[in-house]
Amino acid sequence: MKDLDTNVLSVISPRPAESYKGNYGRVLTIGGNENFGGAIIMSTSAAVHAGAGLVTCATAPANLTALHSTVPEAMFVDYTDNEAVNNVLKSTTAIVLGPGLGTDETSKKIIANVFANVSEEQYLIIDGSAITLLAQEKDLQANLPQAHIIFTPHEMEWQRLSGIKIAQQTETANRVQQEKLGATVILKKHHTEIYAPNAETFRLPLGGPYMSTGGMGDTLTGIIAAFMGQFAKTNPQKALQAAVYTHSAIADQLSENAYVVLPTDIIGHLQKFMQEHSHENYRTKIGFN
Ligand SMILES: NC(=O)C1=CN([C@@H]2O[C@H](COP(=O)(O)OP(=O)(O)OC[C@H]3O[C@@H](n4cnc5c(N)ncnc54)[C@H](OP(=O)(O)O)[C@@H]3O)[C@@H](O)[C@H]2O)[C@@H](O)CC1
Ligand SMILES: Nc1ncnc2c1ncn2[C@@H]1O[C@H](COP(=O)(O)OP(=O)(O)O)[C@@H](O)[C@H]1O
Ligand SMILES: [Mg+2]
Repeated sequence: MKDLDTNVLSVISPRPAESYKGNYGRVLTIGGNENFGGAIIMSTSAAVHAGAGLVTCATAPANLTALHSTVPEAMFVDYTDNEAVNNVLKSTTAIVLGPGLGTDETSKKIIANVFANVSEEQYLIIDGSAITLLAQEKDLQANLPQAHIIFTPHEMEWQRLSGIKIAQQTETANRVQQEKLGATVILKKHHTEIYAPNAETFRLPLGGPYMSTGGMGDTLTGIIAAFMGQFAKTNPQKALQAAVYTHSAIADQLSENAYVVLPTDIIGHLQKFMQEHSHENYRTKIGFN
């Protein structure tokens, strides 16, 4: 297992002047039932603040006002309206499926619709309730779609999906189950681990208990989607690693002056962090550092 280092942030590059929102990724976030609206709003807001060009949130209509008052940059569709969801899905670069989605029949139908309509070149980030539901629904799990799938389980979600008890989640055991899934697995924990197909395992040497607040993983999903939408064209592995690294690097910085770092604090610092790194990367590129 190899530690990620700050070099992964080199994917955060200055933007070409001749460009528009369509060049920076279209993200669709799907989740947030009547009780867990905050989860999908944090994911959506993180995607917007991490630079995704166009973001749409498919959620329960009850969350519309909260969504728009938190992040008016995002568009809305009713997550039970398959036709509306599929219309957005068609032109989407990265999809987040699951934060706050819940595990009832409605959630199951939403997942089945996404699986039937996602395409091979799209990134599909599966998180939270969608992981728990997949673990229960073997038929859905056995029919994972052709897409770049990235699972983002915490240890209990990984136990449900992989069958490996938390105490037995070793690199070797995790790798076997990740290969069976044929997808990337980001196992979130203290020192998160990244299992990607045909790649060595990476470990995140950052982050700490000041991150242990509900919504922290939901926020990570939006950052991943935005990074895949912007930086994956040249190096998808590195874009993903950079998203995971950025999330905890901001938390570490903020923890110098805060007992707990909230998910929304991280969202609020994404723009500054990314600008600093894009400047630094530009200076390195022109030989100024
Ligand atoms: N503001 C919102 O709308 C929010 C909405 N959210 C949404 O809620 C949905 C459910 O997600 P969830 O993670 O809250 O619950 P679940 O999947 O049942 O897992 C908890 C169980 O696993 C256990 N456990 C063991 N190890 C663990 C570990 N390392 N990390 C975490 N848990 C661990 C744990 O053990 P215990 O705490 O009981 O000791 C407990 O038994 C999901 O869609 C999510 O997006 C949340 O993001 C919060 C903010
Ligand atoms: N003690 C810790 N050390 C490092 N990272 C942590 C710690 N506690 C939580 N985190 C991070 O916070 C996030 C929690 O994700 P998750 O449990 O899915 O949260 P939620 O579903 O509430 O949004 C993960 O990225 C995890 O790595
Ligand atoms: Mg979670």
